[in-house]
Amino acid sequence: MAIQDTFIDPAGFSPPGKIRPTQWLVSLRSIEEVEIAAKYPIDILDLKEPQHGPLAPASAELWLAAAQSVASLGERAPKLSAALGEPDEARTVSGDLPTRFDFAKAGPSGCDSAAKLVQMWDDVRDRLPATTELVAVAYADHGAANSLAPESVFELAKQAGLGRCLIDTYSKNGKSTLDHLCPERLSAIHKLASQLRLWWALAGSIRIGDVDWLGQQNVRPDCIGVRGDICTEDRTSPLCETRMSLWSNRLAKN
Ligand SMILES: O=C[C@H](O)COP(=O)(O)O
Repeated sequence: MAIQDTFIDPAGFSPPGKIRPTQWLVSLRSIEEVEIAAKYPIDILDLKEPQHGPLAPASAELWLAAAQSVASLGERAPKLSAALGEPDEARTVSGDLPTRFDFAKAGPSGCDSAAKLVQMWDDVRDRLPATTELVAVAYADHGAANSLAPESVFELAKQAGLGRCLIDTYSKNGKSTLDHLCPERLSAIHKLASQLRLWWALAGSIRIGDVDWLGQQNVRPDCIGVRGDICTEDRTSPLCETRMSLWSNRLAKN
């Protein structure tokens, strides 16, 4: 899958017409997993605790250990991201995030109006380290989360000065983002992100076989986020290195 439009890249905006590969985000829950993941060409290591919810935070101790581990990799260090939980928890824990983290994301559940969502983003941004970029999260099953539809989240993110959005699922019940959002809608969201010059990531029970299908549907996210599909069983089970190699080979072809 090649990105041929003009998008933001991690360092800023790509020049028009530049083709670049889809980035790969992997969610991790322990320092052992961070060390395994460091062997693969992962763009973003995302710390979260899958047992406690879709975007539950890892412990502050793990944040610190991951920051130290990634710093030791020098120039080949991937970016670091942290899930902060849903709004109340995100407001509480965001002040503890080490400055080494490039990105943080807060779940929007319960933010059923533009005012509530923007207020939550403002509160969290006020507490995060100045160098950590807040990523707007939209849930594909937003009705279950009592939050706004992805299109509204993307528009509001742009207005609020956020440059990145991630779509995930609130319910981790086997239904993927692709079950909740039809191809036409995902393609329209891709176009919207392009028009707004937003970097966007697609997550939510995405399987490796979905990568080809997405390209065929003209859905070309800047980044694909995975957890369940690189585990031995469900998303709370250990990492499966065979599956990580499959993903890494598949994304290398993009
Ligand atoms: O941010 C990405 C998520 O952790 C994806 O998790 P999942 O593939 O298990 O839905």
